[in-house]
Amino acid sequence: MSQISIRKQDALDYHSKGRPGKIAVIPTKETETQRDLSLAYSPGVAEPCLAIAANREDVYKYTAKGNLVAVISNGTAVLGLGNIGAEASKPVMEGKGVLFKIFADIDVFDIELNTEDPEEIIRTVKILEPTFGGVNLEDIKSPECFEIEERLRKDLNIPIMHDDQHGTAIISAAALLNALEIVGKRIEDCKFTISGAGAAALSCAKLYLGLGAKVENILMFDKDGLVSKQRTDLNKYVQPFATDRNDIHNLAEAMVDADVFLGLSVGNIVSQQMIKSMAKDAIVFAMANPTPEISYEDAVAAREDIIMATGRSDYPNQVNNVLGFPYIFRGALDVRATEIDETMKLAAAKALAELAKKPVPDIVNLAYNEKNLSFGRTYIIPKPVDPRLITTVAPAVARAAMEAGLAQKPITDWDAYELELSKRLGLDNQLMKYIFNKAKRSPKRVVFADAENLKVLKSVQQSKDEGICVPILLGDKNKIRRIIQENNLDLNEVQIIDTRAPETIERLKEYGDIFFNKRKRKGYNQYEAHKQMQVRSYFASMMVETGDADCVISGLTRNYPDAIRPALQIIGREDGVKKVAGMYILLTKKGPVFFSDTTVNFNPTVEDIVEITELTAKAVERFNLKPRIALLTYSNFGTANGEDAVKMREATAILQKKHPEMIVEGEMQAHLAFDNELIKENYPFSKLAEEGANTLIFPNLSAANIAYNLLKETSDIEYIGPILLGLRKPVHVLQLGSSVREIVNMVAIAVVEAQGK
Ligand SMILES: NC(=O)C1=CN([C@@H]2O[C@H](COP(=O)(O)OP(=O)(O)OC[C@H]3O[C@@H](n4cnc5c(N)ncnc54)[C@H](OP(=O)(O)O)[C@@H]3O)[C@@H](O)[C@H]2O)C=CC1
Ligand SMILES: CC(=O)C(=O)O
Ligand SMILES: [Mg+2]
Repeated sequence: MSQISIRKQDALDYHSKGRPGKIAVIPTKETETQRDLSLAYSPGVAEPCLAIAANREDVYKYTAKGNLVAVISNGTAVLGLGNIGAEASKPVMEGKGVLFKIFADIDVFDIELNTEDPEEIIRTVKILEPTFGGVNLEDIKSPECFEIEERLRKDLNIPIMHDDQHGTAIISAAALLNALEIVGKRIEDCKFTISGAGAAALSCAKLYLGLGAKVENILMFDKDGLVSKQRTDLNKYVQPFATDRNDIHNLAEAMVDADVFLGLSVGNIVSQQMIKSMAKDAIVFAMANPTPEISYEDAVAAREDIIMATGRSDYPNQVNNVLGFPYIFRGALDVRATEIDETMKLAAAKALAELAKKPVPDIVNLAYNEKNLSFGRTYIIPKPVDPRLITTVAPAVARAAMEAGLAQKPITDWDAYELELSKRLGLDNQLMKYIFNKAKRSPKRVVFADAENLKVLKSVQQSKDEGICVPILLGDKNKIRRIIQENNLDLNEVQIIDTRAPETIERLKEYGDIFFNKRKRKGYNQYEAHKQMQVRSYFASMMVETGDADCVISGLTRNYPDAIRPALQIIGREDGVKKVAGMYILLTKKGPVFFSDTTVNFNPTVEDIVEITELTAKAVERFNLKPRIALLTYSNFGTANGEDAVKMREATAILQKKHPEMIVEGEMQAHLAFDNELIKENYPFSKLAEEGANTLIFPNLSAANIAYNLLKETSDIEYIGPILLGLRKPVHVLQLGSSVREIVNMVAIAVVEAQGK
């Protein structure tokens, strides 16, 4: 189980750093020239305006409407925090925008309305209809939310859904059906105790009735206690759930012998005793956010036969509407559905329930630090990071909309639709997800050679929070402790080693002896060898060499060749490797691109290029990717005969002969390497004709260094590196100016490498 502790200050900093908030608007068309601007705005913009005026449907053709959802709240029932106002709900609504985008590539404007008057909300949303392809109502309290949604559904011609009602009902129904299957109970026979009688609880209860639950088997509670026929304060939405039982006076009594507990109210209102009093194989969904009705730990400690779920991401069985809304809207928008009806919701629930029974992809196991997630008590519903959700749930919803006659733009080619959906997820951040997840699975001891630096210590904090490493800090203890304290870092438990302190003398002597043995005929006398060990980068490498640590992060430096000397002298190269090399990963929208050699060899020979390519290919494979390699220069397959052109041509020939299975091509220009259509047309024999390159080998250090620096400085592509290739054990030297995020990325890379050693 992965547990990430979130500190209050971290959450505040996350939202305030850089550009405040979590979202921005990005233009999707070119806007560079005077002509571009004349097209984007006046006079060119008049043309699509006139086209839409003549045919209103063309708004989908010429504007962003078809992929734009309004997330609308008035802040009256924000998570389980209650009525905290429109402004205070904005972080949640922006967050929802982020989830819509990353899970389903849907754009969102979040809209927070300063009113509690349903009529005002209804009128406002109605007049917003021209802007949006869909509307997600969020965190609007009951009972007002029911009428607002009902009226808008009737009046609007675009899909609308109050997610706290239906999203929650859909996800929890899927989880419930699976949980019941596991314990072998029929929904018709189950006794339900429900805490909460608001938007989420009522909608869930209604859907369960549709699935076969009996209303006489439901006991529901609101703030004032049991929802019973004796009460006169119940609104028309709650009344159908009022019980005529008069032997129940409180939640504790209602929990006795209940088969299912559903919590959609507030945190910490259920005791372990109550859980113990439930029927055999109790199903407990404590879904209040962020604090559940009973904590996961307390509930599972109360009894072994429980199936326990919460709305949180840090425990098994996250029953949260994030599993639904991105894909429900994706499917609805893609067929231009006029509404989201009951059949579409049921289709989503069924698709989710079925997906949980299928074998779980590795990336999901890795994300949760699990070896073998499989359908069962702690896995009743798919995980939100499951990349199959979009290709499973969205088509199911789209199909249901078509069958219900609600689709204005039916899908005809389902294979093409699935492909389009998986492309939407983007490839740029998948690699880092994979690397972090892999690192988390088996965290390694990372020694930070320059720990007296705030940026490094912040990276240590983040790496520790992510659970990717066990840090060891080298430096002056007092200085490090002071920085930790001044910056409120939670690193007091982390081991600090001061290479100059008396308590390190023994170890220095031991390391000095080893080093002297290695270098006594290579220019070091005994005194110098021992003295050298006080230098932290040497000490750090020796820790890894002796097995006292697994990898080194050192630097921040400009002089790379000097900085890797300790590693070369102490750890040395892998067997059979003559040259080490450095690689950068650029995380582009088309996927990761690997650059090599970017840091070590000034002017490699043909043999060096062959070796650099082999090392790079191995490194790319370690990230579970098939390297598709281009050897770059200014010439394409013999069009020029300068020194570099010939060098890269010869290296390609050697590599192709030596490794017939390797996808390696050259010599070629950089633009050609990415354009497989152009290759296919002009050089159909090439191994890159089917798919362009993802790994670029440069003819010399100047070219490589200039290329990645230009890209770094002129685009906002994230990069990772330099990753040192060819050493027996992982040592990485940071570049001057590396950010905290870049350092943390390097830590993850180092840990993954150490796992393979
Ligand atoms: N996991 C998930 O995906 C989701 C979780 N939720 C969670 O569900 C909860 C409710 O949300 P929502 O339905 O939108 O909000 P509402 O404001 O519509 O409903 C809240 C309900 O909880 C009741 N309640 C409050 N305090 C207590 C208490 N001490 N005992 C019993 N009932 C109580 C309220 O009673 P009264 O009617 O008397 O005021 C009301 O019926 C929140 O914690 C929210 O985070 C919501 C949606 C999705
Ligand atoms: C998840 C959600 O929508 C809520 O807690 O309100
Ligand atoms: Mg909500």
